[in-house]
Amino acid sequence: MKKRLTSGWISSHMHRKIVTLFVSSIALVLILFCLAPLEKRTPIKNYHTRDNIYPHQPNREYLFYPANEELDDLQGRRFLKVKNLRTPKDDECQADPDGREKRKLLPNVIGLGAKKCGTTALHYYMTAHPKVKVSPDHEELAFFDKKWENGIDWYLDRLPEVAEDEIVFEKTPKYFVYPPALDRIAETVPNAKFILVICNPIDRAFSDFNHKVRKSSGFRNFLAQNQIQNFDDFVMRTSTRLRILKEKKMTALLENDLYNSTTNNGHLSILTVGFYSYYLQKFIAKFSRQQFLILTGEEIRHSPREVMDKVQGFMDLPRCVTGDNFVFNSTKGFYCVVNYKGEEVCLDSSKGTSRKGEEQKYLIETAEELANLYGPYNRELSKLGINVSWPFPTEEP
Ligand SMILES: Nc1ncnc2c1ncn2[C@@H]1O[C@H](COP(=O)(O)OS(=O)(=O)O)[C@@H](OP(=O)(O)O)[C@H]1O
Repeated sequence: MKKRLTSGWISSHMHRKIVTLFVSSIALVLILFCLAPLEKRTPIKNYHTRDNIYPHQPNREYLFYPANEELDDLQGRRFLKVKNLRTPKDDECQADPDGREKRKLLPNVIGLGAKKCGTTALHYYMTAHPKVKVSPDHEELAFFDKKWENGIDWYLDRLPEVAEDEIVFEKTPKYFVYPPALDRIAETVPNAKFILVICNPIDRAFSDFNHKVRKSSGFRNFLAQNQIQNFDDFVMRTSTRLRILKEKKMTALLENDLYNSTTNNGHLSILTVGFYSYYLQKFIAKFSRQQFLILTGEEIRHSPREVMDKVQGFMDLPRCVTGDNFVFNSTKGFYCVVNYKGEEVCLDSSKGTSRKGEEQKYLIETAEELANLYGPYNRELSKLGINVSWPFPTEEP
């Protein structure tokens, strides 16, 4: 009897506990459900087409109506005619007046790359314009590549607040070559505009090689283990391997194996980033041609005024940055830029290392090998309507 009473008491006590637990969990779920809308969540799809319409929203009506063939010009040559540029009104080129309403916005202009082609110089030239705003310290935010999992609010937190006539610009050179970045950008900011800088792929590879030697102990170990002394050795070991790859294998390499730590192929990107037409074709297929401005590293280095005319025209901004903003620094061997606050900004000593001076820094055989590697990709570039001045064989082999 006692036993039965006890067990009866235990089970009714347990029963009450279970019911209480059940009811409180339901209540908790309901409370969380009611509170959920209070938490601020930024929608990730089609960001610029929802509440974030922007005066400089790309693809709005053009201020000047270019002829159709001009619209097709990926290199922005139409903006070299001053009549196609916007003359600034009154104080449009002054520093931003205080007290204006500002808000966070995802970039409406994205710098895609390519790495080591002068993307940082362009970034500084652009911020000489009072209407172009970037992340603090000009940081590459890498959101669409390695920081994607952090979420869109993480990205917004690191971007500047802007007034209604200002542009948000962010550049991360890996966006151009890291396969998932393209779909992520298309999903998030399908109406963004893109600025791509390409440069002689041989010089680019040389610059990238030296950069990796300076910055990466892993790369230095790789060179030591493989008894690779310099860029010439590196090219002779790797370029011929790449040149014999059939299309399927090359695609597997560019889409997966470069990023797969088990294949240990990461160093090949020193050469493959220069396959510009491969990457550009994928971007152009996802967006419209009018969303792109393609500049060359050579014009960034030698003709900054023309570059900024193209950039300001492309972004439909008043022409605040002119030739007067650029000062050639003969010690550095590069242009420095005077921004709208009157400060002269030169890039630090990590930039302007391999291209300083005109002397050849690698063997002629190395240049020939790389000309063969890049020849087919350069021919594709010209089929896309992009003219460059790099000396490459033009005939099919
Ligand atoms: N105005 C000015 N000042 C300094 N450097 C200039 C400038 N214009 C172009 N360059 C060239 O830019 C090269 C670096 O390219 P990136 O900025 O794209 O490199 S990075 O991808 O951000 O690391 C850098 O390459 P290296 O010469 O190999 O250092 C420069 O040659």
